[in-house]
Amino acid sequence: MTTGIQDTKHLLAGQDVGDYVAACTTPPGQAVTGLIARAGELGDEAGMMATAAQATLLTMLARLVPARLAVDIGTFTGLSALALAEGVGAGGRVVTCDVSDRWLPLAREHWEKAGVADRIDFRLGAAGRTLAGFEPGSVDLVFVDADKMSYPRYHALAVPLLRPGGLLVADNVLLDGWVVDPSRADTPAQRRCAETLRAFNAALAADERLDAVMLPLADGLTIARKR
Ligand SMILES: C[S@@+](CC[C@H](N)C(=O)[O-])C[C@H]1O[C@@H](n2cnc3c(N)ncnc32)[C@H](O)[C@@H]1O
Repeated sequence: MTTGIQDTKHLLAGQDVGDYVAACTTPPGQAVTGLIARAGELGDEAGMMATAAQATLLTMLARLVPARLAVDIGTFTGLSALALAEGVGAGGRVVTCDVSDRWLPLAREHWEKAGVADRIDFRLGAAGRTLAGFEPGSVDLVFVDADKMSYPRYHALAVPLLRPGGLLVADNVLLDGWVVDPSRADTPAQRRCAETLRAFNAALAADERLDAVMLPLADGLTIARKR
């Protein structure tokens, strides 16, 4: 959404700035850095993982809300679930879901090492089914980091579940910058993803139930607070 107010600050992009941002962010604890190192050995697939700075931010957001129940959409190797579990603290709960349990043993190993495995409830299956299992207003934080084409659906399903003051946090909202001009995407599938995320970003910014801020952190992260 454009407000007509010009933003006069420049966005500094590039790997050197990204590295500097990471260097000036409190590193996550040993459990998270250990998982990042192990999952980093997976090769190309490791690129799906959240970054260390995002993990620090997720833990901080869960503490600030404060969240007792967080829902993590897209488990992969369990990094976001681990960061959220550290944030919800003892007695808190993270429900995390994925259509694959291929990386679950790796995730569990690190959840256990961190002493938070008993706070994390993994559900195998599509996120829509997991989201449908919560009462309206019962969830403190939803982190969306799964199939990009479903982001509009996750928006529709997640907002009613959040209590006032709860957060909807969405990753990859810049999609390599292609959201600015989806026609620049390399493939038709990526173009459709970029168009979908562009529509999702606009819908979040225009959603009167939310206050949303998009941060150019990693591949773009939006934090939206329910009014
Ligand atoms: C980007 S990765 C998640 C990264 C993870 N949040 C982290 O912090 O490292 C996306 C994950 O979403 C999962 N996924 C894809 N479609 C899904 C769906 N419909 N429901 C739930 N998970 C899905 C994929 O299997 C993949 O593991």
